[in-house]
Amino acid sequence: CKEDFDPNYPADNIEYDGSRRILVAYFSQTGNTERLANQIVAATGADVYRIQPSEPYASNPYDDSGRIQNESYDDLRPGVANLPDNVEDYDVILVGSPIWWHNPAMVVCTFLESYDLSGKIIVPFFTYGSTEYLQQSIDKIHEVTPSSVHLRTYSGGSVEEWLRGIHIIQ
Ligand SMILES: Cc1cc2nc3c(=O)[nH]c(=O)nc-3n(C[C@H](O)[C@H](O)[C@H](O)COP(=O)(O)O)c2cc1C
Repeated sequence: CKEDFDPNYPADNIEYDGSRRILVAYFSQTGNTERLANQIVAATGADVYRIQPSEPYASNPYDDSGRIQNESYDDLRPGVANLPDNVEDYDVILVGSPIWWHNPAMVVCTFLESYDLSGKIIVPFFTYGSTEYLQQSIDKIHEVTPSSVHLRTYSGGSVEEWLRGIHIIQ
């Protein structure tokens, strides 16, 4: 409906289409992003894929803070251990990440840049300590998927209401 219209995301006005194939692709180190991803899977019935870095992070990622800061600040692309070969079969990819040193985990960018996602609907979602770098993190996902259609990110509250608002579910 019109009240949902956000001028920053005109594509929010895409029609609902029940035939779209949906993938939830996420990276999570300490479980927060995974919990949000699972809520999105429950609401959409999407397939789910967890991005695994080739070189795992410390189970307490604060012990890897130097590496993570370097990857973010130097815009590096850490390897993905488990790149699926069917990502381009999906019409919608909801892509989740923690905010790590002011950006998405860079391994998420590696994942996205491994495919031709032109024309795909890409919906970023994040978990974070503060919203200060949320817009920058959204912008980073848009930057690495320049030919995709981008819908509004999750910003708290009901996951189902958000997904209805961007017409991914009815
Ligand atoms: C090394 C490191 C850097 C972080 N940097 C940020 C940041 O820049 N901004 C922020 O809001 N939260 C930051 N956080 C907090 C995480 O985004 C937050 O804990 C997130 O929910 C973790 O997701 P996960 O449990 O899925 O791994 C950082 C956490 C770690 C470990």
